[in-house]
Amino acid sequence: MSLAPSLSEMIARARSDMRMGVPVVLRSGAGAALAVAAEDVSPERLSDLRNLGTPYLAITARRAETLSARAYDGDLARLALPSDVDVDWIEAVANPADDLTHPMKGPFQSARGGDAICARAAIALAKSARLLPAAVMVDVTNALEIAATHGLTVLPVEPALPHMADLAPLQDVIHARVPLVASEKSRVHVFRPDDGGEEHFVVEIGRPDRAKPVLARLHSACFTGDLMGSLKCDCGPQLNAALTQMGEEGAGILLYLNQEGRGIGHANKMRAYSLQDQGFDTVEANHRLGFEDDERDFRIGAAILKEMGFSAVRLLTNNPNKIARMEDQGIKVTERVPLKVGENRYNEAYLATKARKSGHLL
Ligand SMILES: Nc1nc2c(ncn2[C@@H]2O[C@H](COP(=O)(O)OP(=O)(O)OP(=O)(O)O)[C@@H](O)[C@H]2O)c(=O)[nH]1
Ligand SMILES: [Zn+2]
Repeated sequence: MSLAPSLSEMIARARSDMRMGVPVVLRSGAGAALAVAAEDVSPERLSDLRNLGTPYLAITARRAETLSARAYDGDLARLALPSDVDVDWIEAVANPADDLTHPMKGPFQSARGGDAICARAAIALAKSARLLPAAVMVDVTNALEIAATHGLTVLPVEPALPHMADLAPLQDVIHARVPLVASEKSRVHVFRPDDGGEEHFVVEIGRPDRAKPVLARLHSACFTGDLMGSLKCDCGPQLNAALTQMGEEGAGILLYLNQEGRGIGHANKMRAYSLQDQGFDTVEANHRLGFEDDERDFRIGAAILKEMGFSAVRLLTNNPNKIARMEDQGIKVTERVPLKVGENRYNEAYLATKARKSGHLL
C-alpha cells in the first residue's frame, strides 16, 4: 500500500521524534523497548518510563571507556539506572561537560547478555538526530499497545539498522546560476537524500569536462569557520582558497557536505569545543562525547560526483582518508592538490593534532 510510510520514512519519523524527546518504540524479534534521547528526557517522562519497567541508559563504548564502565555489548553499554537517580544523573553520564569538575562516580552496572539490538538502534537514531549518543530505555512486552495508546512511532529494528547504514539515494533537486566572487560562471545544485537527512550543496564552476579529472573539493560544513571567520580551524580559508583556485582554472566542483563537526552536528561540535577549553584535543573531545574521531560518510560525496557525471578528480585536500574513501567508492583520485591555508596561533595545536592522530598531511 503506497499510502503507508516506507521503512526510510519510518526511520525519518523516529529520528525526528528522538530529536524532540518523544519516546520511540523499537521492536526486534527478541523483544521491544521504548527509547528517549538522554539529553531530552524530562522528569515526567522518566517517571512514566519507570512506571513501565526498569529503565537503563544506553551509551556508546567510547563514552563507557571515559566512565570506566564495562561495555559488554561491544560497541555500546547498557547501564543500570539506579532507582533513586534523576534526570541530572542521566545528563551527567551522557554529557561530559562536567567530567572534570564533578567526575561521575561508579561503579556502573552494565547489562550482560540478552539482545542489545534495540539499544544499538536507539544510539544510531540519536547520532543521526545529531544528539548526544545516549538514550534512556525501558524494555516492554506490550509495545504495540503502548504505541497505540500514546501515538508513538514503532520502528522494526532488524530491517531499520542495516537500512540506516546504507547510503540513502540522493535526488538532484534543482540547480541555478549564482555568480560568485571567485567566478561569475557558477551554478549551485541542491541534492536531497530520500531518508529525510540533511541536504548537500554543490558549487559547479565553469563547465568542467566530464571526461577529464576535475579539480574538486569535498568540504564539510563548518558554521563557525566557513561563515563566522572562526580562528579555531582552517575551514573558512580552505573554502575560499578552493573556490578561488577553481575560478582561476575556469572549472571545478565544490561539494558542500552538511556533515557539520565531522558528522556529529553543530551542538555536539560546540560541546567538543567546550571540552577543548578544558584541555582535551579535538579527538579526545569527540571520544569523551561518545563519538568516533570522524563520523562523516564520504560515500555521499562519491555518489554526488557520480550522479553529476564525474569519475576522476584532482582532489583539494590534506586528508588521506578522503582520498581512500573516494577510491573505495570508484572515484579515481589522479592527484592530491594540497590546501595549506589559514594556519594561525589559535588553530596550530588543532592542525598538529589532525596531523599526529588523523594522518593529515602537512
Ligand atoms: N568534532 C569536531 N569537528 C570539528 C572540529 N573542528 C572542526 N571541525 C569540523 O571538521 C570538519 C572539517 O572538514 P574538512 O575541512 O572538509 O575536512 P578535513 O578532514 O579537515 O580535510 P581537508 O580540509 O580536506 O584537509 C568540518 O565539518 C568542521 O565543522 C572539532 O574540534 N571537533
Ligand atoms: Zn572549521
